[in-house]
Amino acid sequence: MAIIGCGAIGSVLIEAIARGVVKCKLVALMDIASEKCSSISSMHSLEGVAICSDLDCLLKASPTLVVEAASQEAVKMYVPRVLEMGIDVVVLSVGALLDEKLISEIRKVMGLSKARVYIPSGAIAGLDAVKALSLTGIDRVVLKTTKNIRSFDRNTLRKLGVDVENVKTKTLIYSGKASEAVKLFPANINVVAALALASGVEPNVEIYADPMAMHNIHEIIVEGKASKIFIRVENVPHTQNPRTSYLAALSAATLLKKLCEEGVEVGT
Ligand SMILES: NC(=O)C1=CN([C@@H]2O[C@H](COP(=O)(O)OP(=O)(O)OC[C@H]3O[C@@H](n4cnc5c(N)ncnc54)[C@H](OP(=O)(O)O)[C@@H]3O)[C@@H](O)[C@H]2O)C=CC1
Ligand SMILES: O=C([O-])CC(=O)C(=O)O
Repeated sequence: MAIIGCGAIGSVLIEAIARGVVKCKLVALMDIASEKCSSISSMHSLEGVAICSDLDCLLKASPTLVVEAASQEAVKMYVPRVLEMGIDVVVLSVGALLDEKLISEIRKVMGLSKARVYIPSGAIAGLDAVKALSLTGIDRVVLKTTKNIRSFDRNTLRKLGVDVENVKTKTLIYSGKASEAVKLFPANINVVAALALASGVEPNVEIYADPMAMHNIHEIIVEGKASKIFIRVENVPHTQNPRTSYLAALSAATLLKKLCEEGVEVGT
């Protein structure tokens, strides 16, 4: 397998593979700044792993699975081409898949190459139940996300009219539809795209900035014919990138275990 993005999530995956916690064979690492990959690679004494700054280099290493842990831009730039080669992809920057043009291109390519896209639950829980509920129809999906104000891009906050210096308590900074939210906050709210794809319904999103918040909190309400589901996760932020929850990296590592290892599968 190969990983695009040697940041917070990529580092956790590389360490899990290096320690044998995840038994995937790593053949290539890629990042805009490839030195990030080489330093993690030497930290874990990885041998025979190609260090790349472009997709041609990564593909030359012949991975059978590619993990995108970089950005929504990276999904647009690389994922269709990787799938076209018949290589399966794990996507973390799921927000990109709410773009109608991109998702139809990806579906078309997948139809031809038979390669698959895998989306981990990431920083949320309960997608198994949401998927099950979607079989009988879901009426409403809501996601309320709270993060420390430092986790949000200051320019975006200013554009939304948030008086950044004077936010002293938990404040609603955005309310709207998932497809707009993932564009405005590409590094904060990918989870809503996973929720949208699992439910088949476009969620309503509320985003709160809280200067006192110590956790990344996601509260989800899903109302369907068979159940009303309430989910709340309070995630410890990743030390390397506090916008990202540590759980998101653990979820990706768990998906890799399922894809690379044999065993009993629990959960749907
Ligand atoms: N699905 C989910 O539940 C979650 C998804 N995410 C998303 O997962 C992705 C990875 O998260 P995280 O590891 O925290 O992010 P980081 O910013 O810590 O790491 C991403 C790395 O990928 C690099 N990168 C970005 N774009 C490209 C590109 N086009 N080509 C090559 N390298 C690129 C970045 O470089 P540079 O720093 O120079 O931009 C950075 O080194 C993000 O999009 C994040 O929003 C995060 C948390 C939860
Ligand atoms: O990690 C999180 O809590 C959520 C996140 O950044 C995302 O979905 O992009």
